[in-house]
Amino acid sequence: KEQPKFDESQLFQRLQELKERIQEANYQYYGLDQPKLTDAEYDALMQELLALEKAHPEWKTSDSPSQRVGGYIAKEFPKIRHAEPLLSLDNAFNAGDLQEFDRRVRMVAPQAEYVVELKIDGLTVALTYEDGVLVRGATRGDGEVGEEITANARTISTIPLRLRKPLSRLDVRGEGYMPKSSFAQLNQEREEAGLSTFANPRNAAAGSLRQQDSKITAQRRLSYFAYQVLTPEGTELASQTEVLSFLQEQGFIVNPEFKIFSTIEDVIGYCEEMAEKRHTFIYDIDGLVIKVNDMAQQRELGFTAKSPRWAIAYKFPAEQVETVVESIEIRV
Ligand SMILES: NC(=O)c1cc2c(=O)c3cc(F)ccc3oc2nc1N
Repeated sequence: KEQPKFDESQLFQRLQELKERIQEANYQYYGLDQPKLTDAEYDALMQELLALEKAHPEWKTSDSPSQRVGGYIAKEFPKIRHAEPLLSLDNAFNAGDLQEFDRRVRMVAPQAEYVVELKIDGLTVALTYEDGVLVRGATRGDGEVGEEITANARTISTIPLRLRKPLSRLDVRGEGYMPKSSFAQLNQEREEAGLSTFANPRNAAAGSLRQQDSKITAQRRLSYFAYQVLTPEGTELASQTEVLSFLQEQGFIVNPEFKIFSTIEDVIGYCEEMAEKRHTFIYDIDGLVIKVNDMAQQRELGFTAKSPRWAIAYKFPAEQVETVVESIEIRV
């Protein structure tokens, strides 16, 4: 008896459903650490997706979860000019610096409140989406021109390949980083293979993201916290906290430790509290980023040539690492 032939549109429909379910499973698993599917269920969906794309290559799209596994070997990285320059943050090293920052802010925005975010010690990655699909990833470079690392960015499971809404254009900034566990595992593997080890997770993340072979990037278990958008079409966001909610709605992971304060004294208290807690996080942080929350006030404050006047990085004090000085025997 002739097998009933699934008609193409049913198969095509199934393909769309698989892509959505796998993308959602990725978000649950990698982003929220609350997997709803067992590994076996996840693998079955992925196998079905791969089989469907193999049978119908014309249905394979760049936002398909099957495209994450890498396999693109970049010759060298093309240079790419950012839509808007990626500026750097001024640094504050103590309470006095923060009070000075606050004084300058309140000359322009007397009622300012602050959002304080952890300063993830990774590297900035700028992402561009068109019609809701990831089309480009780039490193910061010199702030104006960065390296195009789209294939590598695709391998990071917490970078959505497709937004929840098909916005015609969205530019996102965030920090690519290597969690401490991935870093320890990578260095152990490299040591066993007689390779040089990375000094810290930041260097390991930079090396992994600027890796020519995206298959290797895919094995490095990198992750991404989004923290900024360039004004996306149609959704004027009024504050940094709204930006963070918007990013979460679109499927990005936002670092959950951010807090709002109305006085710099409270900000200073939080900075001191976090300096004590910094080793409890599963990723390296080298300080906090303090931002004026209200977008209109940010625009009033504007920028210097290289930095925003509405944000500052508080850098944790260098830690006194007890160096064991080898006992030196002096023979006289
Ligand atoms: N490493 C970080 O976790 C982090 C970094 C930056 C920036 O570098 C940064 C640079 C700007 F010009 C403006 C805002 C920023 O916000 C930021 N927010 C963060 N959470």
